[in-house]
Amino acid sequence: MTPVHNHGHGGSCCSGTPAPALVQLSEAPTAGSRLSTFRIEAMDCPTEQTLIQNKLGKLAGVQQLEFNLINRILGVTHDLPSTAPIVDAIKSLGMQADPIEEGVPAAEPPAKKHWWPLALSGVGALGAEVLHFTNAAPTWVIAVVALVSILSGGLTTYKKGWIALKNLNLNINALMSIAVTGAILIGQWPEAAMVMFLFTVAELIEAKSLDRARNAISGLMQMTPEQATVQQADGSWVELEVKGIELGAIVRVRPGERIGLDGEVTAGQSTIDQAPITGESLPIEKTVGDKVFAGTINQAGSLEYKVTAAANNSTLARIIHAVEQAQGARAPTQRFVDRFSTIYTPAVFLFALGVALIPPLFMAGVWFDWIYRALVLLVVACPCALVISTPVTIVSGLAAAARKGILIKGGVYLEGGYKLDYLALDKTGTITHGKPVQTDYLALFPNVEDSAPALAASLAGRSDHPVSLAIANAAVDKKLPIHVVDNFEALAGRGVRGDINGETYHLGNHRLVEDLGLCSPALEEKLFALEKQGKSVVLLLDKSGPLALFAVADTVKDSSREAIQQLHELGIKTLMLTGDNTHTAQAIAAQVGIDQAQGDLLPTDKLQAIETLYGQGHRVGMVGDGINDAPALARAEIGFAMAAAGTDTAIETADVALMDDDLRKIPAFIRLSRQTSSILKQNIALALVIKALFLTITFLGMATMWMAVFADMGVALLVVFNGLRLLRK
Ligand SMILES: Nc1ncnc2c1ncn2[C@@H]1O[C@H](COP(=O)(O)OP(=O)(O)OP(=O)(O)O)[C@@H](O)[C@H]1O
Ligand SMILES: [Cu+]
Repeated sequence: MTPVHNHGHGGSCCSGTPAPALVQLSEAPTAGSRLSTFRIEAMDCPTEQTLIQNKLGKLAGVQQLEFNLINRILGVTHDLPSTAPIVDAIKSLGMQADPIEEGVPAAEPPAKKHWWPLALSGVGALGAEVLHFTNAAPTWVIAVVALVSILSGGLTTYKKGWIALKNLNLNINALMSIAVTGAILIGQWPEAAMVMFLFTVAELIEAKSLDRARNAISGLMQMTPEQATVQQADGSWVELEVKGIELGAIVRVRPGERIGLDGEVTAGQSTIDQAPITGESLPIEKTVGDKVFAGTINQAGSLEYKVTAAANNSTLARIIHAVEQAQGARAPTQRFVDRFSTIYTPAVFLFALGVALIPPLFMAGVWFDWIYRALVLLVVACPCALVISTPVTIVSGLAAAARKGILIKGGVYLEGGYKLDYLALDKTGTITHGKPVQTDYLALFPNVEDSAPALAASLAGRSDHPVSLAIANAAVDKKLPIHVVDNFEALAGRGVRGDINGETYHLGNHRLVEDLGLCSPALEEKLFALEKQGKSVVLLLDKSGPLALFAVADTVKDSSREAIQQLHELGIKTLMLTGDNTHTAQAIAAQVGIDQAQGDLLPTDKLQAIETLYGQGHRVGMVGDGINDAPALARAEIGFAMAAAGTDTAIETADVALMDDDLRKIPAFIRLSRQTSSILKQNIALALVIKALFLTITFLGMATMWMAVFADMGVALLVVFNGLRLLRK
């Protein structure tokens, strides 16, 4: 799916709730089912979702609906021979459904609406109001002026309201239409016009604000250049459209140019500002073999790189896609609000009906007064502010995070992050750089002194575990010979095994030596001494026992220390979980100030550690990078993946993906989550309090209809702007 650019539109009051909720209808999908997707420009609001859901739900052969209101896309799972009945059904609701075919770019959005009907509506409403106050014209003139105003500004509202009513649906358009019509019927012409005009204006401002939140994400995509310079078969360089460039092509980047595609540097050297991906604008050195990302900015040097991903599959494209998906998922508060408003709106409607009928009928009330109050109630009844406040806040928060290089995979995590009180961290690559170097070598017998390093390096060379890499690299530096290894095997959490010249060797940690039953107190003494210095120790063994000992040391990232401190300031406890030995774990934990450390953990032990914390009533997040963390990451309430930009799976699988390896992004996430949740609460409280206040005033007969519209629109705009504040964080 390509990102969709949204343009101004006259959405309804409640436009923009991102709600892709998957709706399972009574029929279950069968083997012959297929999925058809449609773009429906007019569908951007839960109001329309309800309409469509009710209509298509009655259509035989339709099994499942998937709504993505943010992008105005509807997915229908069905077994109909053609999509015509679906298109027709949607048409009967006054909306147009355009089938989307894979790979075909979205149709141009409809031309912008003219502004003059709205202006005319405003002038008319004001004119009617003035004429009425000054008694300058007879009633019929005022009526005509008001009518012109209502028709030029509110025809769309009337149309939508009528369709909703026909489908027995009480949405804001229906409420507004009833209120305005009611006002006309009791002769309140100027007010009817003013109400319709103010409502239309409020809608417009709202729609524009929502577009801003939506576009914050798709705007990222515009950071990739349209063209790139590609090498041809004859060695010449040609400017080509980025979209058509194939995998493996060689692209040249000039100083100061933006990178067009993801790739791997094949020549040259430069520094790159990766802020569009990682949110970190400190330039990163790039040279042959390093990865470059579409959308990032090359600085002084020149580079050539080999394309590793098509334009629509670049890291940036996948980030944007992930954020759009996240915007589509309903956050918990939103579900609450949706449920609330399905009860609230009809309840207020019934209440209004009661207010209009009961006092005049049974308590000698004046018909005019009470109908008027009932109409004002209808205006107040609009749950828009409430419905709109949540999505706009979440969408803004997700966008703000993405710009910081924090990819949040759903509003749930953004909303829930503030609840975390414990963070479990993996050691290698998360707290440390994950690039250990060999620091010590000790032969346990004089006769293996010379042969052991080459044997160890031969085994290590077959593994990409950081500890193995360190040993292999040390051998490369010393130009040691490498042996052929047969029957190589990696032993998770322990080390590796393989045959060299017919002899079986093991290279691994203390646990491995224990498992093989080859340990001794004398050996442990040597091990512990090194481990207490924060080094990881592995041993080379043949079948008779340990031959030599290698220690490697990893360095702690400066940013980790700061991140831990920030987490503690936020009141979050930290716990290090590592497969490495306990002594090393504790030494490293002490260096960065982590509260607790547990070592010698297998992947299942890490999972168990998370369970234990849950058992104590904690809300636990986990951050890791390796596969050995996968079960624990999945079990944690929020699983954070590090350095996601370079790894393909992390973006897809983690709950929250940090685009680089800077742990400080986690406290940043927590802070953003806290702000989001407090804005959500502010907005709901604001909306409810003002509504309650207004209901009271109205009931007491002190409110006029356009005060009601002002209040309603005021709250709606207030909550929208409050939500948009997150974009600036
Ligand atoms: N392929 C390997 N080569 C060498 N040593 C290994 C290998 N696999 C595991 N080990 C040893 O086992 C220990 C635990 O490994 P494991 O992969 O479970 O955790 P880790 O990656 O070191 O630490 P963390 O859990 O913090 O990521 C390592 O510290 C290392 O001593
Ligand atoms: Cu031992």
